Amino acid sequence: MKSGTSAALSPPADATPPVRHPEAPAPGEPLGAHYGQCFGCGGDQPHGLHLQARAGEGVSVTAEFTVRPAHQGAPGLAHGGVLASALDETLGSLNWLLRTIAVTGRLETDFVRPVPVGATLYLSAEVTAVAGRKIYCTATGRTGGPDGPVAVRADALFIEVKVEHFTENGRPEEIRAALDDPDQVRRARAFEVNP
Ligand SMILES: CCCCC/C=C\C/C=C\C/C=C\C/C=C\CCCC(=O)SCCNC(=O)CCNC(=O)[C@H](O)C(C)(C)COP(=O)(O)OP(=O)(O)OC[C@H]1O[C@@H](n2cnc3c(N)ncnc32)[C@H](O)[C@@H]1OP(=O)(O)O
Repeated sequence: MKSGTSAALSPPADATPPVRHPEAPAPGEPLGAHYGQCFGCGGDQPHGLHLQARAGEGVSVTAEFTVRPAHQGAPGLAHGGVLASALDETLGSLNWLLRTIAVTGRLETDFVRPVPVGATLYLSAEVTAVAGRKIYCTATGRTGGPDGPVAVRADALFIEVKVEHFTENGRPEEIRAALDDPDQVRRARAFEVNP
């Protein structure tokens, strides 16, 4: 069964096409990290994937992630959970283009081909539909180049949340540090609708 075939990932009849925010970064522009300590994209996170995403056309992004020895499951091969994280992070970066804060509610992943250590995964993702707080999106990861064979793919449902989702649920130490960091506050504002 292909990913995204479950009813939860089928947009309802009243879903609409996604709308690129007028102030979204231009196609080709790097999106940067949403949080320096993020496992997916953070530059200050030594154990992270250091995934770098760029805005695409419409509500789409591309990203690259190179598999390092720390990401192994089987000898010489990427761990599936790490690959799912790379897909999740790429899908999460679509929020920059909607300027909506949203978290993953559901992520369905197909592992199509093994991905060796040293390989670069060329990721691309797009939002397919929006229904209220629900954001439907899809992603692929290819090896060998942006047009190489698909190694992994995922479909996901992101749910829009308020900033309180983080401030009320995150560990107070990290929340305090984030609120005290002007750069972090600016990045969080970049997600707000009608700031
Ligand atoms: C200055 C300090 C600021 C700090 C913030 C800093 C930066 C902020 C910027 C960006 C950060 C944003 C995100 C992080 C980015 C990237 C990382 C990659 C993405 C992730 O890794 S993120 C982590 C993993 N993620 C979670 O940690 C979520 C845990 N979870 C929950 O927190 C709740 O579960 C929640 C909020 C998801 C929903 O809860 P809720 O109470 O708000 O809403 P509710 O349940 O009513 O759902 C509403 C409608 O969605 C449908 N729905 C919900 N869940 C569904 C599911 N699983 N399957 C199918 N449908 C589902 C319902 O069926 C209903 O549908 P309907 O409206 O039709 O009835």
